Amino acid sequence: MGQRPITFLRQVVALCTYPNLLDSPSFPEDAKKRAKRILQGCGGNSLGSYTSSQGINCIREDVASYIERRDGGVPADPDNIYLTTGASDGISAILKILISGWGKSRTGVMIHIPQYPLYSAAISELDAIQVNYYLDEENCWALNVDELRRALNEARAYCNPKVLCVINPGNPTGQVQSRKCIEDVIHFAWEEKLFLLADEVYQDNVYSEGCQFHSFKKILYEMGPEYYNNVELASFHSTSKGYMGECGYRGGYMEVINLHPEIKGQLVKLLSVRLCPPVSGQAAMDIVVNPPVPGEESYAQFIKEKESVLNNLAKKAKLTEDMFSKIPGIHCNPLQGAMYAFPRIFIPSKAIEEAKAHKMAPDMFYCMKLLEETGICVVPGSGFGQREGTYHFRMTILPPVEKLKILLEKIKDFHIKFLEKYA
Ligand SMILES: Cc1ncc(COP(=O)(O)O)c(C=O)c1O
Repeated sequence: MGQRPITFLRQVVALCTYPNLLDSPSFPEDAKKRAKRILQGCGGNSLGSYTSSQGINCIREDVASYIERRDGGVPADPDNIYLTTGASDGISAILKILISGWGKSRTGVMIHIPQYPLYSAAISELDAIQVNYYLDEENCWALNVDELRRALNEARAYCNPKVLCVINPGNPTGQVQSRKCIEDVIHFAWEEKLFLLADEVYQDNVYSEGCQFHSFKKILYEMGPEYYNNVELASFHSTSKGYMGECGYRGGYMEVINLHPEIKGQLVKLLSVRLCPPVSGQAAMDIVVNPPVPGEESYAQFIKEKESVLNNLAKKAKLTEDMFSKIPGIHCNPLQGAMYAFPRIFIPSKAIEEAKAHKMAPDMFYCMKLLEETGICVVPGSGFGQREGTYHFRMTILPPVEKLKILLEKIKDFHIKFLEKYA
């Protein structure tokens, strides 16, 4: 997608990978200092050995300090931090630990619709029950506690709902939940004794003015001891998104709060089956949580690169939203965060009939036509789930601005012709 990697992150990983470079004058001293510390944390001064299953100690300490800074001083304990192979690995591991029972007592996992398919896939792989609750499209994909309660009450007839998952900022819908929404969700989880899974991999990707990322952990603490001593919470972060976009390193962490010590033991045992997360991914995670600070040699360049990526993403989010709002038969909520647009598309009944004749969901039919006629690949809303009778597609905003403009123009022309053809 043309995004340039963050120099400092690559420098530190390069130094860790090939420590002979520590003598090279081409690398800044602050990168060398980080690399030496990570290498010491590896024990054997090499990225090429296994680490403890929970991850390198000094990196878990850096993650805990990052969380404390992010959350305005709310304490974080390195012992509650687990480094993971991207966020995906942590999400699957926690779900594995939480799922049990048979028949009506089988664990139900609540996930919003539309959802990111990692959740439906993991739930299905673990033979758990997926309990859908719908985000409110008319209200910019907000979470609504009445809808959560409806879903929970209905699900109790056929399973044992124990887990509530929330992705914020959202994939595929790109919304940033308000503080009030998060408080309501935490209160609901506390009342109903649900284990909260907060997928916060897009925490740096907030673009709209008036929107702010609020971590579940911070709000949980601000709601008082009754909540923070009782609500079980796992939250996830990753090197894959944000301004770094380093999804190939497979770095991530999870922080788990209020997990019973015996279950914690089981979690470590489960994680030890995969030995340890990639050590280069752990090093990359360290740079995300421990970047250059004012006064350090690399600070100015780091901030310049970080802001350039984030400002560009904000520009592309606005461009995409503006363009979709001008196309007849397309409605797109504001792109407040994350990396996607999820516009609603009107599909004429003639096209729906033709899709049925081809045994395809109507939005799949639409996306296949778009692919065939323009070469543009977007994902049909049916892949994420959507309210019956509504159709969407998901498109990423990652391409460079000029390319994105061309893609959006092509989608516009295609859509208008599609409406005319099936009118
Ligand atoms: C909401 C969400 N959670 C988790 C992931 C997985 O990220 P990772 O690369 O850290 O495994 C993604 C990837 O797109 C995502 O969008």
